Amino acid sequence: MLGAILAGGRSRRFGDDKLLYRIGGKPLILHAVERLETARRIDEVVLIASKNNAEKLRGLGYDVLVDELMIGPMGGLYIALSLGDALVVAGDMPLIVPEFVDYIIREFRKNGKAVCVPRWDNGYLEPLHAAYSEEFRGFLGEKIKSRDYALNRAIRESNPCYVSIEALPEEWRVSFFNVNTREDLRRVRGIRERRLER
Ligand SMILES: Nc1nc2c(ncn2[C@@H]2O[C@H](COP(=O)(O)OP(=O)(O)OP(=O)(O)O)[C@@H](O)[C@H]2O)c(=O)[nH]1
Ligand SMILES: [Mg+2]
Repeated sequence: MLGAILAGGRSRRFGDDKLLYRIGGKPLILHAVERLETARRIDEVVLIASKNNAEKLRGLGYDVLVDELMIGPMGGLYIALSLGDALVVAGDMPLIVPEFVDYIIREFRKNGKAVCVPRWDNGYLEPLHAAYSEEFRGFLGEKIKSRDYALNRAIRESNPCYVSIEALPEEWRVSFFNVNTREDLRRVRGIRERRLER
């Protein structure tokens, strides 16, 4: 399955393009790329950039598509699905757990739904850590036309398969951790250092 990494955000909370900030000598987004590639069911990775950062991201050596919509994650997803079914994650997720990714893809294949998305017991969804079918793209196209950019609502309306997060290994939850602020970046550096010390 294709792994698509959304990388066209504005990094407003961070200040400037967070995806190129280094953790352990490596740009934040490369942590997401390399972890996603480690999943057995992912056979290639593509980055969904904005016009602003496409050239820099191409310099990392991966395929890049440009999202010109700039309407948020729904637009990035819409572009990604032009390549076919995709497991979609955010570029600011440096702790992705490959086994979890494989689990979601397995559930997606098994259930044959348009979307397979992790859900917390309180109903909260993790749409940037989910599997989507090419067919879902048509539905997104209608949503975009009517300027309804709420991805969670679109997913709920699509009769998705839900992956219950609390029923899965607790160690997998770090997979959702995403860097939004400079404080988050310091936190990941800390987590990595503690792991390396062990
Ligand atoms: N292609 C694409 N990616 C997006 C878009 N909006 C957000 N993303 C990506 O989706 C991921 C999660 O988004 P956020 O955590 O909100 O990141 P952000 O939008 O850069 O940051 P904030 O401006 O602080 O919200 C990040 O990897 C973003 O790069 C978009 O319009 N297009
Ligand atoms: Mg984020």
